Amino acid sequence: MTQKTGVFLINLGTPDDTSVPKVRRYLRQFLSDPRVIDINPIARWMLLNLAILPFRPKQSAEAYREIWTDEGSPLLIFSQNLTKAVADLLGDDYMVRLGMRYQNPSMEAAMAEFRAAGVERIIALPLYPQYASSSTGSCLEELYRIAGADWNTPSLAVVPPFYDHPAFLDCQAEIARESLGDLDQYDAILMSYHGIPERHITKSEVGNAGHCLKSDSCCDRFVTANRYCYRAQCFHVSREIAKRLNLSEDRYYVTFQSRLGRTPWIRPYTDIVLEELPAKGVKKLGVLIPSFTADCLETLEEIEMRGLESFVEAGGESLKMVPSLNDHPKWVEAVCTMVREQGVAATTAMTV
Ligand SMILES: C=CC1=C(C)c2cc3[nH]c(cc4nc(cc5[nH]c(cc1n2)c(C)c5CCC(=O)O)C(CCC(=O)O)=C4C)c(C)c3C=C
Ligand SMILES: [Fe+2]
Ligand SMILES: [Fe+2]
Repeated sequence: MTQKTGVFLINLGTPDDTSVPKVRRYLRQFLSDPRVIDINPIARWMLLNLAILPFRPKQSAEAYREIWTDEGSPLLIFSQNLTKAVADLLGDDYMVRLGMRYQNPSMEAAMAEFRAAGVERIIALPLYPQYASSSTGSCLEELYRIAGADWNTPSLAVVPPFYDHPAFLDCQAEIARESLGDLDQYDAILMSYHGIPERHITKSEVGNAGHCLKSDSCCDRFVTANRYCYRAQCFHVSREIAKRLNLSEDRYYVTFQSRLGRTPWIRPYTDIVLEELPAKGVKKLGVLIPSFTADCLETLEEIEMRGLESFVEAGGESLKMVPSLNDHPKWVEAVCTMVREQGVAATTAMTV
């Protein structure tokens, strides 16, 4: 009997519903992760229980209600649709499952299904283009923990962050072209990425070379020290998308959104730039968000609703947001390509 290969798509996760208790449960699990709030455990417990959880769940639940659909959270629905489409395209040799790092469907449940089906080789694909310890790192830590606890430990192959994979970059550019139409009708294009604290960038530096965030140009090209640098990977994606869209450097901006707390996060900040652009003559803006593979709270509410509002208040006229990759057929194909490549690499590694 031929064994199926497991394909494990992993995403961040979302609350089960928009009630304050469910949003609180989600935020508690998410923000208790030491890779997300990387301070000493006692300080994290105090921050979470005294400053964040008494207030934020109510505010976040209201935001979630703005984007929730009849079927549920957009992040979950798009991730489930992608999983189904990838399963259809890969065919019977593969068993494809979705697992969320926080809440449901949990990574544990998906791994239990692989176990029950006797799947002994799993290709995991964290659905984040760029590496951050708080996203990819956290998913992989959880994956290795679950797999390592099995009596019959499965073989794992991992698709690495795909910020430089042509299938991902071509797909981003094509969806942008489809959605924005003629780029000449925009005064500028903004590429906004989820931010992370600056400290996370310096902690990711390879070999303590004193490179990261030490100069304005530290993220402009790759050297050994910044191989894991989330910000450098975001700039790389932006340059590659711009190349594919024939956008010159003076026609696009790269910014970072969704910051939390008072410590410095990587700059420039999306909300500040959105308020500054109209004064620079940018009235019609196209926006891409290439750190998310599925639309979610941070694209639909933070950018398409609140971002538009503050841009217009500052004198802007229109903001057109490009949808995330979601379950676009080109993205489904790209995911299958990356999975197949990793499968071949893993098989070769096992036979040498
Ligand atoms: C690109 C991937 C992501 C990274 C890196 C990331 C880091 C990060 N996030 C927070 C805090 C919050 N993020 C929240 C929502 C959220 N974050 C991502 C992705 C990344 N986060 C997604 C896809 C979503 C949306 C989830 C959805 O249900 O739609 C939230 C929750 C919402 C809110 O209350 O604002 C928080 C909080 C930190 C602190 C962090 C890195 C340190
Ligand atoms: Fe986040
Ligand atoms: Fe960097």
